[in-house]
Amino acid sequence: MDIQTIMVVGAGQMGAGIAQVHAQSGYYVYLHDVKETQVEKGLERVKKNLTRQTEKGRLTNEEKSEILSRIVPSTELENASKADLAVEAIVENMDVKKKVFKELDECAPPHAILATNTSSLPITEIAAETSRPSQVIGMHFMNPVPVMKLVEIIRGLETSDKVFDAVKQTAESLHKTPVEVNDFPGFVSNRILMPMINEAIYTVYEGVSSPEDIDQVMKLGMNHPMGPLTLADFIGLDTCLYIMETLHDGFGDDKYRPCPLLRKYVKAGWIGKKVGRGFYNYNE
Ligand SMILES: CC(=O)CC(=O)SCCNC(=O)CCNC(=O)[C@H](O)C(C)(C)COP(=O)(O)OP(=O)(O)OC[C@H]1O[C@@H](n2cnc3c(N)ncnc32)[C@H](O)[C@@H]1OP(=O)(O)O
Ligand SMILES: NC(=O)C1=CN([C@@H]2O[C@H](COP(=O)(O)OP(=O)(O)OC[C@H]3O[C@@H](n4cnc5c(N)ncnc54)[C@H](OP(=O)(O)O)[C@@H]3O)[C@@H](O)[C@H]2O)C=CC1
Repeated sequence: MDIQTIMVVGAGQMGAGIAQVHAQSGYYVYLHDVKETQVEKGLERVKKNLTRQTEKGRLTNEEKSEILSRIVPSTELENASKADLAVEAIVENMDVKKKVFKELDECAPPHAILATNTSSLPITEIAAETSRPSQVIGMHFMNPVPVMKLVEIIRGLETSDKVFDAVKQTAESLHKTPVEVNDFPGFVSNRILMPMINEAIYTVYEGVSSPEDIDQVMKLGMNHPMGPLTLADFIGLDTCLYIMETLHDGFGDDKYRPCPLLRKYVKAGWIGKKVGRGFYNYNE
């Protein structure tokens, strides 16, 4: 399958990164969000990342301009009519994702693949919203997308081999390493990572230690590049909570219950680095 043009739906931290790596590998990209301001913010994020690369001498200014010229801003989902592949990266909420997939199914050409960057939600359930479940697949990038090598690829019940191969090849063309995993809540990455983060939050909640010291333990003791609370802030505490809820509901096992402190922070709007406040204060 020949994939040349993609649409990234959702221009947040993941969407911007997904758009960047595709444009850097020669794809034409529509970067779509409901609000123009979000698209502009996403484009700014891409520009900032590329500028860092030009400053390090890894990219010429001409190459940077070429990459940016391949990203077209979009606030009309109808632009999906020009895409061979759509990668959805909006909020981690099943109802919102289902609505967008229904609309994408109506706008995208019959041959197009509809992929989701969901962290944890069932691909089969999202696929069932469309008239083309064999062309729906999970394409789970890691944050920060330009740096992290892994892409988890998750088939829904009906995903065809042809679609799987096309998405695998696309991931490889981005210099990423695809790993196929089955459609279970949280897949592999977040089934393992998120309970660890949730447990780190419990250790704050129960007064075992401070966020700074918990992060130090995991960085110096286990060689993690970021402590779990810094990582939670980086991912977004809203996303962490949605993932824990998906694990809890999906497995029906209380070992996945989200920590009350996580709920409290999300209710307070302390959703991490993206708003300047989470376990750490980024405005100080
Ligand atoms: C929730 C989910 O569904 C799944 C997930 O994504 S879970 C999250 C997975 N991600 C992680 O676990 C990240 C853990 N953290 C790390 O690996 C590292 O801290 C890090 C790569 C983010 C930063 O590394 P560092 O050594 O502390 O910082 P730094 O030296 O500034 O950066 C290293 C490189 O990353 C780049 N980088 C850092 N942050 C970046 C960002 N947000 N966007 C783009 N590039 C970034 C830097 O430019 C630098 O690039 P070069 O090596 O090419 O010069
Ligand atoms: N954060 C992470 O580390 C990772 C996240 N993911 C997954 O990627 C997805 C996005 O996460 P992330 O980028 O962090 O989230 P962000 O909150 O940074 O970005 C989501 C973007 O989608 C927009 N959006 C919301 N609803 C719609 C819609 N109906 N149509 C178009 N755009 C919409 C949001 O706009 P607005 O703000 O106005 O609502 C926002 O710009 C989630 O499914 C998440 O689980 C996967 C891997 C890692």
